Amino acid sequence: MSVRARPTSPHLQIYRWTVTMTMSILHRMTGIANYAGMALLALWLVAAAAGQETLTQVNYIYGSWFGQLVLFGFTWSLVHHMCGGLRHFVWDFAVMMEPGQRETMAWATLVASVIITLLIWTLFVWMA
Ligand code: HEM
Repeated sequence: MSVRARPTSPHLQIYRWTVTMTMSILHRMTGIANYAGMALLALWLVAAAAGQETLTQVNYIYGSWFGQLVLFGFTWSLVHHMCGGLRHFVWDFAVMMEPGQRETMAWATLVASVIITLLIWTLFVWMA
């Protein structure tokens, strides 16, 4: 019996990679990262409640270069996810969905998240 070649669906190697795809994936990834970041915040609050000695130890870890890197990433993750949330909020009004507009929104999310994160760290960490 001969086997006919069956039609295949387009997949990731066929689709042209777009910025909207990237933002969609990043939204889920930052959502997951936010869970981990919130655990760090909870740990810090527990340490503060436990007493000065525990808080000093946690502050030492969070204040190290690696801790600062993780906290900077967490800040960006939160901000990026929030910007993504606002993008979805705009879409709830059935606007900015046309080709071109979607890409503009995607780039705006990325650029705004970087600028807001740098602003937060400049004001509350580097200049504080
Ligand atoms: C620590 C805070 C947050 C956590 C842990 C979190 C976590 C998540 C996760 C894991 C997802 C992915 C769900 C999925 O793809 O199935 C998600 C989606 C979503 N989040 Fe958050 N999120 C947080 C804050 C926010 C904020 C502040 C906003 C709005 C400003 C927001 C708006 C959204 C929206 C609109 C979606 C759905 C996106 C879609 O339909 O594809 N989130 N969140």
